[in-house]
Amino acid sequence: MPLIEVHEVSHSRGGTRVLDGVDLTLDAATTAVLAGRSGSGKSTLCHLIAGVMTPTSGRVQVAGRPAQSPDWATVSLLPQRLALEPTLTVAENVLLPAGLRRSAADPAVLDRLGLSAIADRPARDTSLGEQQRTALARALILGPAVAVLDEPTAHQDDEHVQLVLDALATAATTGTLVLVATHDQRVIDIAGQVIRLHSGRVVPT
Ligand SMILES: Nc1ncnc2c1ncn2[C@@H]1O[C@H](COP(=O)(O)OP(=O)(O)OP(=O)(O)O)[C@@H](O)[C@H]1O
Repeated sequence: MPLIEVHEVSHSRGGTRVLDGVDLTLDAATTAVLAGRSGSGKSTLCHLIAGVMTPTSGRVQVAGRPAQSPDWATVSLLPQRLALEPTLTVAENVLLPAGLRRSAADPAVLDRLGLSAIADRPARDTSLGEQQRTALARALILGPAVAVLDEPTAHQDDEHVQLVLDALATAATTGTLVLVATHDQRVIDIAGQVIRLHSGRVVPT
């Protein structure tokens, strides 16, 4: 059973077709990169796979179920705009998916992403890079089948890019399919698979 199955997906936003007949099947726990120019449709495809948007036409399935069934342990999302709860602490934000499911979670990811020292600080009182790593830790906390990460290195310096790359590699080796939308060559260099989008279409390789 494929972990991600995107079948003949087209999607329009504001009357403009931004994805056009996308087919994509990913079936291994690896790091897969979604690359392409700004505006090529990467974030839109991320949102469809994470189930927070429904395609205009076509079908998106994750782990054999419609992507729209919200289950953070099946598919999680690091959105570009992060969507943290600003008054909750860093640790509370990271552990939120576990709390909502009443399931146990291993907080080691806080340490792995350099967040331990600020774990008890409200998210609103942290830097943008720290907030992005908090949202990344939240996406990885349940060890989901699929983690969809939109530009996870966008606000990181070189040292923290390395922490992010290590966290992605750890997630992939522990059974998560990590799908990363990025322009960052350092992420592309560690990818097991690269999918290129151009004007809303997958470029044949
Ligand atoms: N709400 C919207 N209404 C109309 N058009 C939109 C809307 N949101 C996005 N678009 C358009 O959809 C296209 C794809 O956007 P998307 O954010 O998916 O691209 P992207 O590849 O992720 O870009 P970037 O690398 O800059 O984040 C762009 O042309 C964008 O202008």
